[in-house]
Amino acid sequence: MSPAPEAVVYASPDLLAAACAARLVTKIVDTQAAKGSASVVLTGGGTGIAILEQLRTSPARDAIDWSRLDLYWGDERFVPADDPERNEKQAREALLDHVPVDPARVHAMAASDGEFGDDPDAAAAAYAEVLAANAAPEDHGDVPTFDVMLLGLGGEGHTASIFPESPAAYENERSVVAVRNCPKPPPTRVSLTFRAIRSAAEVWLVTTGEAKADAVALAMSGAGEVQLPVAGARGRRRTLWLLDTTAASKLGDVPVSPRV
Ligand SMILES: O=C(O)[C@H](O)[C@@H](O)[C@H](O)[C@H](O)COP(=O)(O)O
Repeated sequence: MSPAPEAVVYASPDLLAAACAARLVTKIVDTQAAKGSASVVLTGGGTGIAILEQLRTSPARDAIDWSRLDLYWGDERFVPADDPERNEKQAREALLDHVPVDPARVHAMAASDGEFGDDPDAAAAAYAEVLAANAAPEDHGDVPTFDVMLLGLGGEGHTASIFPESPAAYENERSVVAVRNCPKPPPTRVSLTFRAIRSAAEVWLVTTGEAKADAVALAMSGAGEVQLPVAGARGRRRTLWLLDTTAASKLGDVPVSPRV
């Protein structure tokens, strides 16, 4: 059983993004020092991209050996590669095109105009094969033990592209699935499943805004993962909620950083 979730609350969305970028630098540098490389799963959404933008402008970014970093996505909108809605495109504009990553270690999910055409099931199956190909014997399975997985959440409790009561919320076998008719546009996506999410050593749930406060409070109070998928996003060693004061406003007495 993974340890109980922790929460750190920041005084504003901008401070959360900057502090999370700093936290990510330290985590990656320490992991690379310990085992030679690191792996991070990126998330779409405004908070996830804001963190990447802060990382781009941080002088500390040069402490990372970008050539020894594997990057994955927790989900992707199944649209053409140059569609502004693509999580990969947004991540490249925010950070990846500005740092010397190894292209072979940037593992993007297929676009709808890519090698699998408009078949999201084929795209999902192919990404599952990418995960399996990058899993090491010590991972004990077909998904790497990601060092850090960033995940956002929606006001109704979705995370990645696992939405409440959706087929993906009931998926126990596959590591990656196609998702259709999403309440959050675009409607067709590719997403890691709970099994893949829970292979991460650390899951960092990053969110801001009053609209997320109920989902945060419900998830922290033991809601079920089918009704509230973000409740199922747990790391093997750590589950860390990184929130601004509004998203944490229904959590009761949680210290705010800095103490305001
Ligand atoms: O591709 C996506 O849409 C995301 O992966 C999704 O899970 C997102 O992280 C949340 O919807 C939060 O998005 P915001 O941070 O913009 O509220």
